Amino acid sequence: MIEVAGLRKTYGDFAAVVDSDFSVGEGEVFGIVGPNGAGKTTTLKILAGLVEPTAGEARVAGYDSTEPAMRHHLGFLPEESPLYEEMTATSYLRFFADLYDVPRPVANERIEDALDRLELDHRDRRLGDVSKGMKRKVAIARSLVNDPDVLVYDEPASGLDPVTTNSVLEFTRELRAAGKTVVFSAHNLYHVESVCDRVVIMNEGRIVARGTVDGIRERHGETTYHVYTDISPDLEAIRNDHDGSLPDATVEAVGDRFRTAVPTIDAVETVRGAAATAGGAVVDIRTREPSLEDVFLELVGRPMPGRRAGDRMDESDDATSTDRPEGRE
Ligand SMILES: Nc1ncnc2c1ncn2[C@@H]1O[C@H](COP(=O)(O)OP(=O)(O)OP(=O)(O)O)[C@@H](O)[C@H]1O
Repeated sequence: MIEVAGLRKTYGDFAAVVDSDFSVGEGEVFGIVGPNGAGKTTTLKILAGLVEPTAGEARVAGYDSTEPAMRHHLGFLPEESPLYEEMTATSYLRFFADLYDVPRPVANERIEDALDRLELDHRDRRLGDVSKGMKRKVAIARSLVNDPDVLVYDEPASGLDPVTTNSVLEFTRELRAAGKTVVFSAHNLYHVESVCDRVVIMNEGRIVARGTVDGIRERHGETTYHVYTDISPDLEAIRNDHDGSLPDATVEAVGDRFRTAVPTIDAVETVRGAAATAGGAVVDIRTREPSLEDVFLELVGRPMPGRRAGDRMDESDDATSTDRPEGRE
């Protein structure tokens, strides 16, 4: 449904998108993730026919994205979507349906259906007086008035509260169930994780990783082993014993135990030996899969927006959901 090949967009000397290639199949939800300035909006605007590529091509529903006929198949949600504040949600959406020459009865049904599915209240309130979340939902409903095959959404859930975010993400799943193709951008991998079939991670105009979220995590992240002991293993002594060859390991006190994080099974055994030598023992071993935050940090070289390096969403002082007992993977 979407084919992007050799896509490039430059502004003077500056390249906003560099040699981008990807394709999105019918009924697929595809995420474009990356930090500020990565080139997400530029890519989406090219798909929507609002920006002309400097090189390469983007095909949407069989049309080159620069062909006006493509727009009949496309619904676009811009990052900022100012609405006509004096109109109500219903009158605003009817107005757009008229622009697309959608017959009134069809438009009314479509609009009601979209607003129901988006759980939009206050349909007859002036848009200037409704919440940010409602405005975003009206803008999403607007993208559907022409019943497009392809939806291109720029940061659909950005700045929304968790309940509204969930409702928007759930709606995206419904669009897929209805056979629509959806491409959306997000700063935040957590937004795409639960919804997207595949994602690309962009950084400085380039795609730096692609695939399913799990696939990306497997390819670009590394498993860490957490070895819990009843004494603190002396890492310096271990390193000296092994010619300094023990890979990076850190020890942290966790309650009355000590957690040594190491990257390999061999290193787990080294820690086990060190604990035994010191008269202690290993009491638990857990594997910790890389979080998406880890992968993002690794690929992009900085934490996801709003997070600080070293913050962990998924790790507390003790075993966590991603911290799995050995042998149960
Ligand atoms: N019209 C323009 N003229 C010059 N530079 C531009 C133009 N549009 C975008 N850029 C630059 O291209 C780069 C990519 O911008 P883009 O908006 O595509 O990034 P983004 O990934 O969507 O970022 P954000 O998450 O902040 O929206 C940025 O450095 C931006 O300043």
